[in-house]
Amino acid sequence: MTFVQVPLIGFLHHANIFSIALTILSLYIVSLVASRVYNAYLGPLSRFPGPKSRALTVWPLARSTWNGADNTDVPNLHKQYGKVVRIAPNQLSFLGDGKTFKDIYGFRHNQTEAKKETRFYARPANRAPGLFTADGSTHSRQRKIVSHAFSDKALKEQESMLQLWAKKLRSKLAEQATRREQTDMLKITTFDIMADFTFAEPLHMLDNSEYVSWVKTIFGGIKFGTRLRAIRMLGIISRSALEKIRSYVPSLRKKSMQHLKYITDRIDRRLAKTPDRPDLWSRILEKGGDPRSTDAGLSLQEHYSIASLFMVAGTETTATALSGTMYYLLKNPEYMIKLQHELRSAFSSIDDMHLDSLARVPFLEAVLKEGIRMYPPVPIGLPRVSPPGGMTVGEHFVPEGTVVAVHQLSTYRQEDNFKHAYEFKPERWLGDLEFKDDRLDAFEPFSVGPRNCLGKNLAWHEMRLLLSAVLLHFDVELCKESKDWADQKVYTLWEKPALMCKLTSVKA
Ligand code: HEM
Repeated sequence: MTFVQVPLIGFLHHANIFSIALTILSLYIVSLVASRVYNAYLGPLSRFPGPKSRALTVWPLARSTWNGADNTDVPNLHKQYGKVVRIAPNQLSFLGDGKTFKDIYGFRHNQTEAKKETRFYARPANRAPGLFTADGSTHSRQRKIVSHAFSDKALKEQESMLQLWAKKLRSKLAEQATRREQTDMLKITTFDIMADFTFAEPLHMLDNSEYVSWVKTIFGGIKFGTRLRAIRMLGIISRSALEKIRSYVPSLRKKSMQHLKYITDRIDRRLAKTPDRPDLWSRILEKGGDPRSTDAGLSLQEHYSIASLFMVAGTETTATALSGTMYYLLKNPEYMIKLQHELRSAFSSIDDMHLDSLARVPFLEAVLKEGIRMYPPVPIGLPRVSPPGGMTVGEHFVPEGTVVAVHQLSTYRQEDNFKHAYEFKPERWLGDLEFKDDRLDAFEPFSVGPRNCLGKNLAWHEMRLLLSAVLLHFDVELCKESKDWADQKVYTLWEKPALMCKLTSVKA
């Protein structure tokens, strides 16, 4: 009797637990599906257009992010659905015009600003927030101190240094031109310049004509970080759990430690010396005081985070703008000839190229703006979260907690904003009547408001000088392997291959 009863009771007991678990799971799934469906069809964002698949789940957005397809998928959605698209259950993408940029990113008088969507931004390796990831009063304090390094006066002090780098680039290119070698040197130069400005020591990438492994690691990390973000979007695993997993993978832990050490060693060396000429850090120290003292405006850890940020935000972006502009000039030789003619008539050597005189060459300015419009260094939308009480973006009310962004590439590839949006037409920036209806105020590649690009003016000086120095001294030819160079994927930034060119020296 007992022999038969025990397994039967055990079986019934297990069956009960099993069916209870199944019921709970089914209820959970039903309520999840119901809330998704409600949110997609009746929730506060249901009045915004977009594919229902995206309103129901975040999977399509995660897939597009994982595949590096943000530069094709989001512009296509805007083409189909218009100025605002619901790209995920809780996320809206806007096309920029002067107003939407300001509404999302600008200062909001007597109202709370839309905060950065923190899950989007990678935390610095040492965990101390540095401008990008700092919030509220920490960000204002840091920005007040660091912006001192980017004032007109501070940048003017760097003029001769920038010219030295332009000359170095020129002689390196001249060697390669003599040997008829292919080259991608523009990109490398921006890294050397930033390291020189930040640590008062270059990376010697131009000298050795190659990337140092540290730079390769940083940019390999951006694709990896973008894919981690795609995984996090799904909500299956938390950010801290993913970070924990990362810290257990020895090769990733090693890379992260190497990166931190690279920065900390250089900043420690920089703080221990007084360079013979002021660099960007001189101005930061002047305003923020010695980080080792108790009343310092910036702690030592914050110095490390900010230096690390400079080496990412201030290098690849400028290099991207220069490479893109060069590519579109090479694809549109009539504009290349015109720009070379203007530069060669206005300047006879790099010594003549001063920051203010270069800023007065309208065609140079137009070419660079058009290069950035066609190939914006930050092509995606930088996410913000609608504040308590919600916010108005353009003519739309956006409920609180919604993630909003202006998608840069979609904005610049819109016929409503820019006539012949897919064509390189610098004359649109020079008042040409054919482009009189262009929305030039929709062009904000450096963003706007309290978190806009701090290095904007430095970037402009660098871009004008380096492009002009190359075109003054060389004729440039696009190599066959780079003819479709702009067909690239986007992992937060463009995944750009080398832009291979051949050069011929034209001036002694
Ligand atoms: C063509 C070149 C560049 C472009 C298109 C560009 C674009 C941007 C954009 C769109 C942002 C806003 C990021 C956000 O809201 O999350 C930003 C922020 C920033 N950029 Fe740039 N940038 C460029 C060059 C530079 C350079 C040369 C530096 C020099 C170090 C720099 C330093 C920074 C810093 C420090 C921030 C953070 C500002 C803050 O949060 O207060 N950028 N940049």
